[in-house]
Amino acid sequence: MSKEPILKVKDLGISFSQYTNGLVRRDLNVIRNLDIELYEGEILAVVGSSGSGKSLLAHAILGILPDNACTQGDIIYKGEILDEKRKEKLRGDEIVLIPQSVNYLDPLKKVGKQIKISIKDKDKKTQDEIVDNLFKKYNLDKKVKNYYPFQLSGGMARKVLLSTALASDSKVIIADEPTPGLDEESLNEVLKDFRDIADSGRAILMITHDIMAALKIADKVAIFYAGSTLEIANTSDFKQKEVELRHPYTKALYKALPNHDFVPIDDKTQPLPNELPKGCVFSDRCPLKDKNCENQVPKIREIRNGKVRCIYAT
Ligand SMILES: Nc1ncnc2c1ncn2[C@@H]1O[C@H](COP(=O)(O)OP(=O)(O)OP(=O)(O)O)[C@@H](O)[C@H]1O
Ligand code: NI
Repeated sequence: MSKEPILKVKDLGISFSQYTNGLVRRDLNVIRNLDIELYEGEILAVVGSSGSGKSLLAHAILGILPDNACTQGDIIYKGEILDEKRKEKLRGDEIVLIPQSVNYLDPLKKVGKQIKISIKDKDKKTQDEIVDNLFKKYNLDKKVKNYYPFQLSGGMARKVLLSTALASDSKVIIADEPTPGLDEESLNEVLKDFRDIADSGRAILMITHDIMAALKIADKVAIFYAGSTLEIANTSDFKQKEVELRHPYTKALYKALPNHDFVPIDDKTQPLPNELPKGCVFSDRCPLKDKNCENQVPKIREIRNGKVRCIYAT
C-alpha cells in the first residue's frame, strides 16, 4: 500500500453567508476543522450524528457546495491541492459520489441510461452487460432499466444510485449514507462489494450513521462531531477495549454500541452551528475538560497509530 493518501482533507472549514432581517449579511461558520486521509485499498468510514458535517465534506471534495459557501483549508488529491476547476474535472470521472438523497437522479432520464453515463467503455454490448450484472446482483428486474426515477421505490432508487457508482471505474467512491432502505440481503451485498472494490486498489469514503455496518468492512473510522473531526481510529480499535480509543467522545460512542450495553452518553446534544464554543467543540460534555479546552481549539495529532483532536487524550 502506498504511503501517501490518495485523498486528504486538511483543516476544512465551511461558512455560509446569509442575509438576516434587514438584509444584514452574516457568515455562519458550520464546519470548523474537518480532517480525513483516504488511502488506496482502504475504506474509511465517516460516522457522526446528523448535522456533524458528513455530507458537506463530500460536497466540498466534489466541488458541489452552494454558491454562498466559502471554504478554508485544503483538499488534496494525489498530492495536488484541488481548486474548483480541477474538482469539476475529477467529478464523475476519478471521484464519484453516491448521493445521500435519491433526488439526485435525473427525473427525465430512464434509469438504465443514467447508469450507462458513468461507464467509460462506450461499447453498447459491454455497457448492457455491466448494467445487467449489477441488476442481477441487486435483485432488480431487467424492466427497471426502462423506468423513470418517479417509478422507483426508495430501496430500488438506492440500488440504482449504487449501480451508477459501481459501474464506473473511478479511483475514489464517496458513498453518502448508501444503505438506508435496503433489504438485509442487498445491504450485505453492498458491503461485500465495497470491500471487494477497495481490495482491488480503489478507495472508498463511506459516510454512515450505521457504525455497526461501518465496523464490518471499514479499515478506519473518522468520528465527526459538530463540524470537527475528533478522531481517526482503526476499526480494530473498536474490537478491543475502549482504552484503545483516543477521544472521550469516541469512548462514549463505544459504550453506547449495541454490543456494549447501550450506555447513553448524557442527555445533551452536539452544539448547533450558531452556538459553537470558542474552544473544543466537545468541551461542554467532556469529563477531561479544564480551562485550556474552553479557550482554544485543539489541533489534531497522532497517537497510537491514529489521530485525535484533544489535548488530554493519551
Ligand atoms: N446550505 C447551507 N446553509 C447553511 N447551513 C447549512 C447548509 N448546508 C448544511 N448546513 C448545516 O451544516 C451542518 C452540517 O450539515 P451536513 O448536511 O453536512 O450534516 P450531515 O452530517 O451530513 O447530517 P445527516 O446525517 O443528517 O445527513 C448542519 O448543521 C446543517 O444544518
Ligand atoms: Ni448528510
